[in-house]
Amino acid sequence: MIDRPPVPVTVLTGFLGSGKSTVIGRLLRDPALARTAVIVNEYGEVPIDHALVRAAEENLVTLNSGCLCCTLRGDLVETLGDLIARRAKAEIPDFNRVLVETTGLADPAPILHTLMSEPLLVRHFRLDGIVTTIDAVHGLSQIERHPEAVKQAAVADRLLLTKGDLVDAARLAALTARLGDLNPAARPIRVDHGDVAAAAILDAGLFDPARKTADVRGWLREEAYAATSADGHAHHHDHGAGPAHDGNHGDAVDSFCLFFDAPLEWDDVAAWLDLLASLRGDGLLRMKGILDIRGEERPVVIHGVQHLFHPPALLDAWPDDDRRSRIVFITRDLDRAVVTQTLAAIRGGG
Ligand SMILES: Nc1nc2c(ncn2[C@@H]2O[C@H](COP(=O)(O)OP(=O)(O)OP(=O)(O)O)[C@@H](O)[C@H]2O)c(=O)[nH]1
Repeated sequence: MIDRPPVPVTVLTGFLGSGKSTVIGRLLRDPALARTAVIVNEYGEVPIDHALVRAAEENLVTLNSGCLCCTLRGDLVETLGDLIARRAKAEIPDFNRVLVETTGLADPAPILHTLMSEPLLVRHFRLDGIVTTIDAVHGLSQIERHPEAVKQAAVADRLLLTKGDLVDAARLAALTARLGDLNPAARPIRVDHGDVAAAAILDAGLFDPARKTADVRGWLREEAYAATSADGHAHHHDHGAGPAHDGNHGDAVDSFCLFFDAPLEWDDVAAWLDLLASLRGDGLLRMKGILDIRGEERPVVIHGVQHLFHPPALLDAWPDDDRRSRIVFITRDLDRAVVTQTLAAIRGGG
């Protein structure tokens, strides 16, 4: 069998009732998703919409055994493996994309881990992006009360603000500001009644298949984060360094970008990430970076979710003249000082 390029997987998450199915129903009518396999996770009594089933035809897979995050990681591996096998035997229509809808209560991290680490999945699939629906009516209170809602928002590449038709502008602005604290780089997109263009949420990952290049700027969006120079040099990005960027969000979610002017030693970076992941992995909600590694002409890309890091990848070229290493972090109960001091200790041989 000739190996085909890995199939991009979009994970759609969002709190209970925040509009995931409505978004999927709309997306499946978009020609850009004509060859998409959809995996929905039926939790409890939530029925699958008939229009949805018709649109997705045989490529709709329903996982019945409960919450995708806690019970179905094995099933997800099996289901995706099965899709590949059935595609190879032409038992199902060919597909070039997968959309996985999680349950509203799911912590997305275990699903992302499964996608990033299961050998079978890594061979055939690549995580394209994480899209999170946020309910304009209940979003703020869900974020206050439910750690899962915070995580869903924090790990997202794209945030979809649903039900904006039901709230006034002030409330929408308050929610948007809150989301900006939790996840500065994700672009909140207002989506009423599921009305979102596929292009707005697909290809949210680093690699842009259309241009066959890496869209580092669109992926990292470092300018959205509070800048911290990890080399001890000042960086004068004006982020209005108010409380929103100081890590005092009440929920201890912080986001920041570390810059390194000088090339880094790969062994230091590897030891640092290893240590952070093993000691403080719970607090590393999301991390992405582009690194200038000593002895390596090309940039090295890293990214991780909690305890797990994607294997580092080499890009063909730097996106521009800026050769500084840049790493963005979204953390919870993990102070940026701890992150930088851990590296300093490793670099100092401590
Ligand atoms: N007014 C309004 N209602 C919406 C919007 N989006 C979704 N809804 C309604 O909100 C309810 C929940 O939407 P779903 O799409 O089922 O939400 P879900 O996230 O899939 O729900 P669970 O699977 O139960 O977590 C439905 O009654 C939708 O019709 C919107 O933008 N505006």
